[in-house]
Amino acid sequence: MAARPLRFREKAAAVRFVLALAWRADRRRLALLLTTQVVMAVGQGVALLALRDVLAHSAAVSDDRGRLAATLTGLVVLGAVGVVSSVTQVCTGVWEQVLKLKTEALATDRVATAACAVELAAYEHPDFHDRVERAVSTAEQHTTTLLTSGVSVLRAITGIVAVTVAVVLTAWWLFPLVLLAALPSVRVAVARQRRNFGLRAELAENRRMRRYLLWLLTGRAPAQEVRAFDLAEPLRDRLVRRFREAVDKETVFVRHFARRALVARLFGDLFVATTVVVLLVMLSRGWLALPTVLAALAATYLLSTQLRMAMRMSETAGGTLLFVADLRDFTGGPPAAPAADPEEFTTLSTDRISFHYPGSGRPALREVTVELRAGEVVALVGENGSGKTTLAKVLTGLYRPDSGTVSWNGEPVTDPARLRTASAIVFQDFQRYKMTAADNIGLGHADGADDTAIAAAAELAGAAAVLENLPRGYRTTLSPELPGGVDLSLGQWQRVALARAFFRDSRFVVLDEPTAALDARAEADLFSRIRKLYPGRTILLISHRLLTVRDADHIIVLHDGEVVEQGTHDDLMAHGKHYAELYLIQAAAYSDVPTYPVRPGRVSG
Ligand SMILES: Nc1ncnc2c1ncn2[C@@H]1O[C@H](COP(=O)(O)OP(=O)(O)OP(=O)(O)O)[C@@H](O)[C@H]1O
Repeated sequence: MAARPLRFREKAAAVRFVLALAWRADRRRLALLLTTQVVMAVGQGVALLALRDVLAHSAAVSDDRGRLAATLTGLVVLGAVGVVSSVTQVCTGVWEQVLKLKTEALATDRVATAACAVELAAYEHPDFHDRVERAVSTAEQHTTTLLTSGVSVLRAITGIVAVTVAVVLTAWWLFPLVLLAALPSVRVAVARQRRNFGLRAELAENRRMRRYLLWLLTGRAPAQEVRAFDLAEPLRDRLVRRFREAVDKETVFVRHFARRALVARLFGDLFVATTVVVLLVMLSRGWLALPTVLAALAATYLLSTQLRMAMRMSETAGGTLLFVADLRDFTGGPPAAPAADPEEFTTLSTDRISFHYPGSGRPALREVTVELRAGEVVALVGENGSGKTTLAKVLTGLYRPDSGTVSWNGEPVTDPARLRTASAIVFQDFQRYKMTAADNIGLGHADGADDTAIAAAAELAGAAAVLENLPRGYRTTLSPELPGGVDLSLGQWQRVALARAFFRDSRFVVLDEPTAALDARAEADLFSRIRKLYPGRTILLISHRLLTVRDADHIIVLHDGEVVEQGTHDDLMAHGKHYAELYLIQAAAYSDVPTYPVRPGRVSG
């Protein structure tokens, strides 16, 4: 977010953005709302002139009956204006409320669309998280605040214009006086707005951390660890400290501007009081007639109230402009391309790709060159942190390499979305959606969920028996936090994640530690049937359990971000280096024969 105040052009663009959103959300109510603001404001000016004329007329009529009739007519006119204004206010209140809700829904949808169109790597930047958080809260609050305060500003401004016309027709010289009375408050409002921009940006990280700490203290997922490790106290301490920091800064800000606003207000009131005294003096000297003085007093009151309201509302609107401009920027990127149909491939390869995570000095992948052929089961092995998951994410289009190319059938891929469409991936830290079992399996499928296909995918993943026996079968919500919801064991969840990958008809399937939580029988079953389960598809299997990947067509060994070996199990065992060492360490654990070390010293490449 820009720390500087916005230029006029940027402010206008932000206002246009909100108006366009509201227009798209509900054009009929927006039009009604804007029109009534203008009509009501004009009505005020008309009522003022009517008041002056009624007073003048009743003063001019000599007999009592005539004076009474004129006064009554005036009162009826004013009463009618009052009734129409009350009814209109109630109606506009309803229109405004509905329009706000619809605009908020549309703005939030824009944020979600924009966030999902951003590449995964953006999530590694703290700035991006700040932007998303700001965009979400702007969509929820500031957009509608700008809309409602903008409507009030419009009403106040048209009111000022209407009353000014009435003033000019009554006592024109009052206008500059009232304007001067408002000037100090305008200056304070502008200064406050500017400082507010800076303060929000300063406190963005603080707010994000507070939300995170609060989630740790109240969320279901962290609840068990917070209790097991007695973390409540230290976490609460941190939360309190963060709050104190925010409250201190906000208090300094509020106090400083309250003082300045008070001085400005007293100055303005003094000016208005002086104007009133001048009017009374003019009346006593006979320079002005009583009706004119009364109308002028009413106009002074109305004008200064309208000016104050315009100022307050434009301060509120102004305070939101920077956020809205930021939101406009966030949602203004090119729309995500519609998902193309998955394409067939014969080879998926990388040529000397390197990748490093933002903020990390060490590359996670270095000059990696691999080739996967259609229909193969390829295993990716290596120690923790060797780059397996990162390589899988590059191959599935979730990350763009810093250098080197990923090729599809030998042709370099420029749009990673093409890779994403063709892939299904079961992550190590897969998602557990707080939705029904059917949704957890079929949600990602463009054609929508087909019950038979969902059941078939669950069957293949070994999840069918568990899911069928849930209270509402596949319609059971998988979250005990929701009514009627239940939880699954970690292994059962993993089967659901596998079913999700089965359901997605992709040519390329990545299974990242797919059996970490499965029991021995389920694991052995998955690996022995993997080719049957994914017929004709290419599978990249990441696993630390080397005994289970020995049947893979091709094994790629990563070490510290580099490919150090590749080949079949037999090739690599014969090579007797990195893979063989890791394999024999594990094999030894299941055997009485001490087979490790293969040879003295460390091997690589
Ligand atoms: N989001 C991230 N930001 C910064 N560095 C990261 C991030 N994710 C991974 N890394 C680093 O990149 C390197 C490769 O990580 P990666 O997750 O690809 O390893 P891995 O081989 O899959 O490990 P494991 O076997 O533990 O799953 C590691 O050094 C890791 O610390």
